[in-house]
Amino acid sequence: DLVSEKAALLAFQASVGRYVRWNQSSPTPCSWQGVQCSNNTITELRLPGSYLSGVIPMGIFGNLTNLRTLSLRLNSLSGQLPSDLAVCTQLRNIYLQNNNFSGAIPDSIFGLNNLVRLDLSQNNFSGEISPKFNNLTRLGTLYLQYNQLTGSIPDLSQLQSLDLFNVSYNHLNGSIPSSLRNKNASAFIGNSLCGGPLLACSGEASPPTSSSGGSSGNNNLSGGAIAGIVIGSVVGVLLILLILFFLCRRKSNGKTGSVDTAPAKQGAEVEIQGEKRESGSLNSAGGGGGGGAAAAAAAAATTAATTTAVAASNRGVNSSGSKKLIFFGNAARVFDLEDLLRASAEVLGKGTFGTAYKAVLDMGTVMAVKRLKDVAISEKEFKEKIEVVGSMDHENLVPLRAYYYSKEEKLLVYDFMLNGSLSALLHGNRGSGRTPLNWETRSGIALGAARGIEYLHGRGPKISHGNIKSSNILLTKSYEACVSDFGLASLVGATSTANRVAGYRAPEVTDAHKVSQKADIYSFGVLLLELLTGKPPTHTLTNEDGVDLPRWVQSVIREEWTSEVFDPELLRYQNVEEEMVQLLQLATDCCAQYPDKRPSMTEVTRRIEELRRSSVSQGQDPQLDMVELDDGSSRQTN
Ligand SMILES: Nc1ncnc2c1ncn2[C@@H]1O[C@H](COP(=O)(O)OP(=O)(O)OP(=O)(O)O)[C@@H](O)[C@H]1O
Repeated sequence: DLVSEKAALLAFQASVGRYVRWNQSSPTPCSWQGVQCSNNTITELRLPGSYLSGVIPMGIFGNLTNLRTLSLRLNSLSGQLPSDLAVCTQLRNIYLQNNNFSGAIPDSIFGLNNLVRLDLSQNNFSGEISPKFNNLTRLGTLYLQYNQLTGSIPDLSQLQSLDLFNVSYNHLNGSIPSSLRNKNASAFIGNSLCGGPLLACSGEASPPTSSSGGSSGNNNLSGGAIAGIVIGSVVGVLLILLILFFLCRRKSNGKTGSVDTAPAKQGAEVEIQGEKRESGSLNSAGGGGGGGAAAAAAAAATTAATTTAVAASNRGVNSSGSKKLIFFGNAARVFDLEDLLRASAEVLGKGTFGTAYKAVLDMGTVMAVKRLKDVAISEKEFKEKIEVVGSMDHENLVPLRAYYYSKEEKLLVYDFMLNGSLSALLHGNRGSGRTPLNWETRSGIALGAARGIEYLHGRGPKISHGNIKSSNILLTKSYEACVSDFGLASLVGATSTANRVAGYRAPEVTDAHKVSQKADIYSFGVLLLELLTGKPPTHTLTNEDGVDLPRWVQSVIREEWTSEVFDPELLRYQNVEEEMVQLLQLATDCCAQYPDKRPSMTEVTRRIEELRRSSVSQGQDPQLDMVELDDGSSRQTN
């Protein structure tokens, strides 16, 4: 009944939903955000991207027995899925993608025989894919990609309605069962699988030749026949080899090389050798010297929004004589340089360190690729430094997945952040119908960015970012802030770093090449002011003399016009003014003229956490409401 359902939701809020605004005193939970009722019972719980974190305890789902849709995607939920999910037998849709759930996919799922859509992708589920999935006979969507699943894929022939299926980027092996062989290769890549849309398994004839040609009768051949076949085959192979040998000799006297894709090496490294590509999409063939990729990329840069290929110099053969895209971390998440070169690309912008592109790979994966300019250090030094950058792993840092190094071309491959930069979010399209950024979102971004920088600073007393600004704070699908461009300052020459935007630079930084943690904190203070005022620090503001943002804020505060400082968009939320003033105080502390007076990043994070906690406990600032569509995607309303 509704009373026990309400109690279950409150227990859920207490354990994993610190930022969920449910008013305990309202008589019914049916009006709560994300909760839907039908016939006086809860049928839907949808809290996508709601900052849920931690482990869901037992006893919650056990009381939500009439749930038909459960969507907790895009959160930070962890631990095992509680087994009392088994009682929610009415469930049609489960969307738990983009969390940190771990452990085996629990057996409790396999009793939910009304399930139509199950999305567990982008978690840390491990163990094998159970053949018990066959119990879910109504299943139309099964998404398990980007987990840690092992073993082989069971035959899922009972799933007659299965339409959307994906198990890519796990640790699966073996042969793709016949019931799934009609799916696309993209459903299976990033594993060690074979058969079906992938390469044939060893020992298995490839599909066209395997057609049931042999007679089912007596297969025994006489010794003479066998000897004849063996001798015939050997002679045939020798003949083919001889022809190939002569062909090769003729070719090597000529000019073209053949396409030769070397097999993957050491798990994560993919090598590509040779000069030529089969795809016509790479328009880099012409032009002497410095590389088609550079030419193509430059063309892309000049034709701004046009789509072209991201191209690395195909003449840029590195010292080991081959081309490598070198991956960090999880070796399974591999695409190769060839895929990257074939990708369609769009220029995102030109920055201090080079040009950034959005690259859409054939398999649909989207990555951000940065072409570095002015790399002023040796290959050895570059590799050492980039390894350090690649080893940084925090939820508030934009992950660097791979890099490519050749003499002419240095590429960095990052996850693509769907919601772009904070700079674009704050300053783009104002007044023309964009959704205003509310307090909850802004303070959440401040906290995420602070945590990312705190992590960097915690890696060593000498490690700093060196280029904190709003275009380097990128936002995920759920508006989580991730810091980008960390570690790049040490790779490029002083001329590049000197071009940095002055608005964020601490007063003591006269040599833009010299970075420090205290200077980062100053820049972060400017970033907080930007969030609070809505004004870009490079802007000449309201004043004609081009005073910088910290000084402008100081002067307004001195005149006791504090509320004039805030972005008018924020003034709609009067009940959080106290917290806004606290954040303003923190921002001005960070912008202290003397480095020693500035707080540490750990203190900054603590103070933002505290002030957010108090605004959340008042439970007043309305969060962006997410309207979830049936396919599990969402759009925002305000
Ligand atoms: N991983 C990414 N995902 C999505 N967009 C990105 C990504 N990396 C960069 N961008 C976008 O590309 C644009 C250019 O980025 P880039 O980092 O090259 O320059 P910048 O941030 O403007 O300057 P700087 O190089 O000084 O940091 C940015 O405005 C950002 O919005």
